[in-house]
Amino acid sequence: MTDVPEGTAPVALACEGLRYAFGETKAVDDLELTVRAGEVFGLLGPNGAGKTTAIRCITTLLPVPAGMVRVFGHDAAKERMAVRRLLGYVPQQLSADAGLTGRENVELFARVFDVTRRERADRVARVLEAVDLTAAADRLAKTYSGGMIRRLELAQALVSAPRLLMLDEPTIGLDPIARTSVWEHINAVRAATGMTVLVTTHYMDEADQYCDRVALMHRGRIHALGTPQELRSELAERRRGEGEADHEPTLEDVFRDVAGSGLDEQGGDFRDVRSTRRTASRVG
Ligand SMILES: Nc1ncnc2c1ncn2[C@@H]1O[C@H](COP(=O)(O)OP(=O)(O)OP(=O)(O)O)[C@@H](O)[C@H]1O
Repeated sequence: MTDVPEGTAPVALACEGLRYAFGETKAVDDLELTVRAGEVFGLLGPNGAGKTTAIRCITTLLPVPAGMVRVFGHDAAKERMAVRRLLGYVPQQLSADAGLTGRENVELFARVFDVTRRERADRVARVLEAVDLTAAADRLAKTYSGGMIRRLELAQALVSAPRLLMLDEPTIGLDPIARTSVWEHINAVRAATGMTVLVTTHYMDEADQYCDRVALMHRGRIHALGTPQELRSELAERRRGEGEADHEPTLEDVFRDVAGSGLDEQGGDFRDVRSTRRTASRVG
């Protein structure tokens, strides 16, 4: 968790009135979001809420058809290369090549991101060290466990020294020990570099434990925003007002309160399920 005082840190990411539609489907619908420099920010929401689409707009992989996205003041629609240089992105889908060693995978990203030849070997070695893969660096990635692959992908994203790291479900399909390990490495790098982290996850316990603030997204919009503690306290207070103070609400209760009882039926389609299963099976 960061100690950045509220309101004093510069803005790392601002989305104003961001919209993105796939035909009739409004995937992102008037999204308003501000992430402060140095914080770990969790974007939560049910399947199909629009999280990945928003991330793709922010990373410039999708255009910004309406509204505004700024990364450290740079406009994602007009200054795409400047924005890309500030970002590290670990997508849901596999981004490591099974037929290359861990080191070769990271070197490839270093070349793509124009890390100079002089700096490259040192930078690659440092990020491999930061994710605890030095001993395994010269083994083929196909011999790695699911948790090691995720850490390798983290190293790939870190090699360009991003100021904003975007992680789309970084711990999906991992066992609890591997999940904790991925988070510990994210936090250690964050503490050492001061980078900002935007993460999506379906694991409410992780969001509660590791995110400074979270936004609950539903049907393309933000419906609740605050520290996990604030969101839990607000729901507890409301429940007490309604005479339902049976237990202290968890972040999952807040999530259900926002997304409603139809959580499992609404949002998400074949594409969502396929992508989740594919990701889970390759890391499981
Ligand atoms: N390429 C696409 N073509 C058509 N519809 C899409 C496409 N990508 C996303 N959608 C739709 O846009 C909506 C938002 O999807 P998105 O993947 O952004 O949600 P998400 O919150 O990331 O979900 P998940 O948690 O399952 O990853 C969904 O209704 C989805 O079906």
